[in-house]
Amino acid sequence: MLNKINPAETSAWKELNAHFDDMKNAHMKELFSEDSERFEKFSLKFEDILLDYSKNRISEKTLFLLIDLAGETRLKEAIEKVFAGKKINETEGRAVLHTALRNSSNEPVYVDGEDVMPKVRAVRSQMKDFSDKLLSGQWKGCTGKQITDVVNIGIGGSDLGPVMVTEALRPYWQNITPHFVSNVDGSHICETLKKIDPETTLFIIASKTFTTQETMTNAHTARRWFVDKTGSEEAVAKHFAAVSTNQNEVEKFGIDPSNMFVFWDWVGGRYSLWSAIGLSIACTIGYENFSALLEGAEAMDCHFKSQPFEKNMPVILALIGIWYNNFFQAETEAILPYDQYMHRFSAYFQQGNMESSGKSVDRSGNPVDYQTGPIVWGEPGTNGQHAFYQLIHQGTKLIPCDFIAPAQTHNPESDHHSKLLSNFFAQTEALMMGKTKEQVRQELKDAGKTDEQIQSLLPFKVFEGNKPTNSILVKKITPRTLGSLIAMYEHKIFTQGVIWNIFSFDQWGVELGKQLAKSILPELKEDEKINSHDASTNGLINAYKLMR
Ligand SMILES: O=P(O)(O)OC[C@H]1O[C@@](O)(CO)[C@@H](O)[C@@H]1O
Repeated sequence: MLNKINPAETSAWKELNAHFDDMKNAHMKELFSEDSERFEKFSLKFEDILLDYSKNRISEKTLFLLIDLAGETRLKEAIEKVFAGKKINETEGRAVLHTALRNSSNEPVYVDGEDVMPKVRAVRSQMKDFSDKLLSGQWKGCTGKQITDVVNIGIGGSDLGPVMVTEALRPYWQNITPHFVSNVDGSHICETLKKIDPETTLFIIASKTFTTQETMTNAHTARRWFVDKTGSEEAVAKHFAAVSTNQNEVEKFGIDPSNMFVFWDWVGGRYSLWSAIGLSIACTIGYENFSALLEGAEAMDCHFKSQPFEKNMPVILALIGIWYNNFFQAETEAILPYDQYMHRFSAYFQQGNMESSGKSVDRSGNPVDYQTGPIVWGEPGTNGQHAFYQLIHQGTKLIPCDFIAPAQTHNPESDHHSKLLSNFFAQTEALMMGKTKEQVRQELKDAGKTDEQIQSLLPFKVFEGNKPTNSILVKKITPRTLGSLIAMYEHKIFTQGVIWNIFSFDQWGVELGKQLAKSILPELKEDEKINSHDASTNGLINAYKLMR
């Protein structure tokens, strides 16, 4: 469905290779001194979000060639196809329509000739009705008490999105406390069950397939715990809901069909928080705020569809990422939110990026001969400054960083916010400007160091600078702005996948480990030594048997 164009064979790519030789030694300090309009030229505004991409190792020619690359790899056509519901997820034969989940227009969206919007709207109203009843106290548990806690049991895209959004929007929590259980390590569910009262807890089993080993194991543990505590099988209907595409497995688990929220196979797991997978979000912040999250994402969808590439935030971020990944050979990218509430934002986009772009075969089935998805990582600022910024400033790796910060805090009584922002601004300046030998020498002299001391210390205190960053300044992290930010990064991932000529919406790479785990599980229960694997795996399993 999508064109199968090898990006490395485009003329833009070849020109970018030549252009890289001109740019690789250019220092951003010079680029800024040569052009007093650099900030104005290399920044974009979208509603309450400002993207400053001027602290990058790019010139106007760089951008011109990158935009050419987007043109030659038919990005515009790909954008039209994905929004039109074409089955661009070819290896699974599916459309990719998480955008339909936030479509508030009356425009139809067709999948296999059927307008899916009536079903999308029906689930939205089911979610609204359910979350309203829970938050108003109208929904009572088996002993007539109001629900005070919701436990979402899910993993991957059925966990990371709800966790990230409920944490980022903590100031919007109402009278229900969310808990998230994902790991099959029994400690995760056990520690959660210690915190909750079965009579006032609702469990949401969130799983697109409803077959994921971790989720089903935890779901059965929660169900057993609940029935043991309440002595009532019937009460399950009041305390368990399910979110899935797999109605049969939900009914087999014993969840009341009226407490089942469906979504569809054209919603990828790592793009599903906008669907009923977001039920735990709606139950925590209220449906009105969940709806604002959808609206923010939809606004970014319209921006992505309509803006020319040079004014298109997701496209600009995607192209700059390709410039470092494929021409500077940077292997990782950091997302650094200067906002404690956003502490799970980077983790969320680890799955988004690495499960979408961690591919080494192109859309024609041939091994790629260029780099695809980067490793994405990050922690909130300012904590990262005390953990890994040393390497970003003075290490041997080039690590492009996205700095994100809200101008307004939700906690105005704390003047910590201005200190947080001063670091947000200072770090990108320091990374770009660095510190020269002359500056270091003068500083050490002013500190009374002898010439000999200066000479010995100097090499260790110089900062070469020229470390690229994007600065994303948001007026305030609200449901709307968060929705736009998430959609912006989703479309960045889509854009990069189109240009890298890979399939971004399947995830065959997660299957092998699961298959092997299934074959090893029964071996762990036997006492005798095993020799059915390689020497290392045999050795480890047999050693485990002696240790347990
Ligand atoms: O929602 P589910 O079907 O339980 O899948 C959970 C996660 O497992 C995967 O690794 C796919 O198997 C992720 O893509 C997905 O988000």
